[in-house]
Amino acid sequence: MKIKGIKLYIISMPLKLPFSTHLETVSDRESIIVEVTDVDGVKGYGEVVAFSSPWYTEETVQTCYHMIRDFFIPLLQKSEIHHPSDANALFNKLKGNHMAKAGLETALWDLYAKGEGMSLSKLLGGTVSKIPSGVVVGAKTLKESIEQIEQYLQSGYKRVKIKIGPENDLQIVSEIRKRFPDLMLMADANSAYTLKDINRLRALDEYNLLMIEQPLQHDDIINHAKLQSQLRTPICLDESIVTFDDAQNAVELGSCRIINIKIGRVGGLQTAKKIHDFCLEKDIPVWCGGMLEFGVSRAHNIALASLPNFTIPGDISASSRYWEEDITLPEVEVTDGIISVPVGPGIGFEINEKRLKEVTIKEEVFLF
Ligand SMILES: O=C(O)CCC(=O)c1ccccc1C(=O)O
Ligand SMILES: [Mg+2]
Repeated sequence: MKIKGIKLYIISMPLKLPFSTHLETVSDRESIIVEVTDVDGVKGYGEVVAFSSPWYTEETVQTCYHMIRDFFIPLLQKSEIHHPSDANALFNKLKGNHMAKAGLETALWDLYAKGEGMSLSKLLGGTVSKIPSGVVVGAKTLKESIEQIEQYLQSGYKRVKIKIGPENDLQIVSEIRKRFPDLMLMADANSAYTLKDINRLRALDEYNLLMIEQPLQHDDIINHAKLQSQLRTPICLDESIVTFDDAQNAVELGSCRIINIKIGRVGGLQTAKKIHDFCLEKDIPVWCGGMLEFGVSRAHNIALASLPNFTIPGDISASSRYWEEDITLPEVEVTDGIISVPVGPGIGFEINEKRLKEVTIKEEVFLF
């Protein structure tokens, strides 16, 4: 791959509605858009999904900017890569910093696919042309949650995820179940519980949840296995699965029956695909998680979610779920709860240059 230059854009946009978990409320979203240009003038795009502060993982927009600018771009400048899968080994000479690595690595995948005149979905081995879409409710009160669920169901979303914690779990889950008895419903705890809460969590077994996501500590695998053995509801791990080895260990120990794959959390598409392939072999369904992201990351998620073991609707909602106007053309659209996988080259979405310019607060160019 003959890279001519890389441009980084830090962008900032308000969310339509604030998004709350028990850890943090996000109202404004900053991200880094990575644009890699090759000697033929082809441009590949990636997005860094870290938040402004380290509440979900330890990375931030600023740590990612530093890592990409001062380490990963210089590594790429010094090395020759022939395929985007070489980037993973190259970047892994340096520890951690998965979201920074993924921002750059995903741009290389887009660039390579475009160079081959192939969709990213096809390049990754995607097998479906339509994917069912789920939505996450991040409202602060039960009343708002119910109103939002009603709206989302009307617009066709196939699956709803709510955020829970020990202070409100049984109340919200039972109320929502009463109103929506057949809803494909799941709950994400973002580590709000400990093993001491086992009875509370067992009580949730009554509500036919599709899964409980990340009930225990963000880096735990052992206690989740103890908990899963006591629960009928499948546990899904999100924060705990940061590497391929984590996925292998969790499956081997029985710490979960489902895995949420986020490209940024695991350090890029290469590892995301490797975890997918392993889970397919082990009969562990996977789905694609979300990071309140812009269209570029949504597009990468769509390509990934077209792989065969993404059998559960993920957190890939429409651009309009979060943004007045997204940075891609077209925006990501959900029709009757379904997203069409683009067939055009690469991610299959163009950049809305005017919108990108409007929301850019800093940009920097690196020539090769
Ligand atoms: O709609 C989305 O983008 C996903 C929302 C979501 O649940 C989430 C958002 C930010 C950080 C972590 C999570 C999560 O899956 O835990
Ligand atoms: Mg989660």
